[in-house]
Amino acid sequence: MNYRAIITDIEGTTSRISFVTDILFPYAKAHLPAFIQREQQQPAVAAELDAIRRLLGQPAASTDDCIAALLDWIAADKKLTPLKTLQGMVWQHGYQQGHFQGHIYPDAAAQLRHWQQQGIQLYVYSSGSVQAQQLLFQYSEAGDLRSLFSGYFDTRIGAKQEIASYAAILQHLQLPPNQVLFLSDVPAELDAAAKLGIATVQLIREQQAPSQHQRAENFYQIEVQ
Ligand SMILES: CSCCC(=O)C(=O)COP(=O)(O)O
Ligand SMILES: [Mg+2]
Repeated sequence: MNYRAIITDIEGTTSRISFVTDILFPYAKAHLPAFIQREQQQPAVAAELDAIRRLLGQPAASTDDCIAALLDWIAADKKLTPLKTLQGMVWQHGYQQGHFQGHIYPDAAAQLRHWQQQGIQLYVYSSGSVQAQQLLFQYSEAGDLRSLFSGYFDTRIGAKQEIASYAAILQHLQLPPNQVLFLSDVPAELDAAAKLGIATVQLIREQQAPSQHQRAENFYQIEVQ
């Protein structure tokens, strides 16, 4: 149980689900349409609009069609890379203007600091884009926590319920699976990691349904040594 690396999920694990569902998602819903209309010629935004057209199977979809698809996907909490990428761009403004701060449970902030001091490498794996992850930790209620992390993974490496995503992360980490611990509140994500031999702990912060994975109500209950 001497882990060399810990990978953590965000929503429901380091951070309250309602911060994402009640603050971030409504902010994106309110601001994405105008952001896309304004910035659609910007190469980074244009590339995501093309990715949306590919996902829709509609190469000629208008900007309005793409916006309508994005709003549907927000409502359905789809973890699609173009949506997540564009949400991250919009949230940047919200954080920078002080409209909100990233929620992090105090136990998560304290233990992540402690584990880093113990020499454990810390990584984030979230469906939110890497930009969104970095913003949440930069503008967190506990201050700028970005220096805690050695790396960030998002849906570009694969979906969180796919075994192949964890294989690709292990490849990046260059570590055997039994030296890596993955923290998440979602059993299907933990199942995928565990199939490769990665150690798992399920966070039961709120109403999450328990699974066969080892469980913790907060980060203080997680044993790493
Ligand atoms: C990175 S903050 C935004 C969270 C988000 O968009 C999301 O979909 C949460 O997914 P997670 O994999 O962290 O549960
Ligand atoms: Mg989660």
